Amino acid sequence: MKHQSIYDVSLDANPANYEALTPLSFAKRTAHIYPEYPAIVYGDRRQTWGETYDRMKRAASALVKRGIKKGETVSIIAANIPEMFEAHFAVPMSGAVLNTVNTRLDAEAISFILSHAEAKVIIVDPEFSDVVDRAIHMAGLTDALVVDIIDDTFDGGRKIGSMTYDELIAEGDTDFDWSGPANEWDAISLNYTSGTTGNPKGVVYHHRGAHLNAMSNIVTWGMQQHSRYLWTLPMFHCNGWCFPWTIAANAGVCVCLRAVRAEPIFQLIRDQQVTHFCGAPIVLNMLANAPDELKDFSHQVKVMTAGASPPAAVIAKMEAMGVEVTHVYGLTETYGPSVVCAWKETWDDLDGDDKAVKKSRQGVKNVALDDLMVANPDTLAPVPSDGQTMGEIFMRGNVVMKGYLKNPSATEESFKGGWFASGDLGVMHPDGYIELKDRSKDIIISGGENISSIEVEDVLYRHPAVMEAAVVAKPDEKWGETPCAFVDLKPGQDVTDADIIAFCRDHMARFKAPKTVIFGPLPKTSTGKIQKFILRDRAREA
Ligand SMILES: Nc1ncnc2c1ncn2[C@@H]1O[C@H](COP(=O)(O)OP(=O)(O)OP(=O)(O)O)[C@@H](O)[C@H]1O
Repeated sequence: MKHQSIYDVSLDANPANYEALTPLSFAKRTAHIYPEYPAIVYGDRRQTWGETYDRMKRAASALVKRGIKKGETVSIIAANIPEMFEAHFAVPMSGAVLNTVNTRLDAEAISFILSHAEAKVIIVDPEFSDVVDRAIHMAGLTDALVVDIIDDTFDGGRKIGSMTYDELIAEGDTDFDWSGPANEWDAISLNYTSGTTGNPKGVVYHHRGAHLNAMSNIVTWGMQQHSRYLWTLPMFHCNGWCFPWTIAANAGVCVCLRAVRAEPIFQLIRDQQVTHFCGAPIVLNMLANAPDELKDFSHQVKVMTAGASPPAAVIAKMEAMGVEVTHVYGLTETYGPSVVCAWKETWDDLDGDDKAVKKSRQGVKNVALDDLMVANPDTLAPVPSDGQTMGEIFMRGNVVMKGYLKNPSATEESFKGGWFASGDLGVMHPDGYIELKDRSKDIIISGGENISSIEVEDVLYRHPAVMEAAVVAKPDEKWGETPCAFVDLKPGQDVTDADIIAFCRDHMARFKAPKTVIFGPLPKTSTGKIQKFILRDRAREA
């Protein structure tokens, strides 16, 4: 007979002690307690939490009235404007799944996403009206309800839908009694990967994971209540790393921003007393290299960075500017960052560069992730914690996606022996911190030795004339492969390939130094990542 614990008897979950986790409840709570507090700042527009929650409920109710059913997809293509934030609540409050579409894609890619996601409603920011109109026609989605956002601050665009977002809200009911998911495993959102390494895949998040990662962001960053968060990280990317829901839980302020440029960023940091923002290392690099007169603020600002390895030199420059960097790591498949370089006070006394080197390690699991390991991908045996032996990075826990939409083979392939396989290669340090060395496709094998492209890039970023750099493998008869560096110089700089190679040789093992250097701008993906597959082709031809 099955053993029954004394705790099993009559202690079942009931409505008094169990509620499916969802991040939607954060907006309800914050609006109830702080209705008069600011929720949104955008140009001259100001919205309190009371007004914002009212708009969310009305939009949700209007979607239901329009016949949207639980589990159907509502897509939105928008910059980081207030409606994009509201949609993160309004759409799942209606029971639908929110699909945020990358705004930098072309009509063909958007058409693929809208039809793969079977979008029933498409909400469009005027900046993207032309490309979305073409995509809708390509996809033949003539039955979808297309809703135009009106943004008076944006010059251009046109109406392509049958109603505006505000008209939709006007149809809705302010007393709409929305209910959370019956099951916390229900889908809340659908995010397509950017296809850096292949075709975009539709990553499905559940309410439970979104709730947990949103809360984890607060812990990871030690965010004080009512933080003032600047929207530099696209909300279309992994739902802005779950930050719309984090800001609601934090009763914070969304400082919205359409275009990510240094000037408005520094201006908003100063004028809106921004306390937190997120961005890929490429955004940090842009800010670090901006003219000094823009960097006119004196209060404490924190930035969270992920998406690619932040070169230690970029971290050091940001911190010298008075912006504290938190380095995190993750994938679309893990709700954005789920690993953090948790900081230790004992490292405070290191000098700036050594501190930055510590901070450029990816780190340890965040509070929402159950487990993290670096292991042999064939046997799943963890590698020794020696900071040397390379393995693949695996994660598991509640902040790993449900799977890829309508793609069972890719889903199965990514889940190995109870773990999610990241496709990233790294090492485990003796103190339990992981350090990413490369994507498995990017590692360079020269004369039988592994060379981490990230390590070489890190040295290149320390060269004072270098603005951006990327390193890929170049086929070589003698060595198999050699590192080939692509370098974009700062304006007005004049250095030769021999200078760059000599600099690298002085700062790292000689065999790791690039043998070839090619100057010029670097090709980037729609999420600002350097397209190494294009560089590999160029290296082969060079
Ligand atoms: N802190 C970090 N340091 C180094 N690399 C990082 C960091 N954070 C993220 N990455 C890289 O970004 C990848 C996740 O990116 P994302 O989920 O946005 O997909 P993608 O690369 O843009 O697209 P696709 O999965 O389609 O190739 C990780 O696997 C890792 O290679």
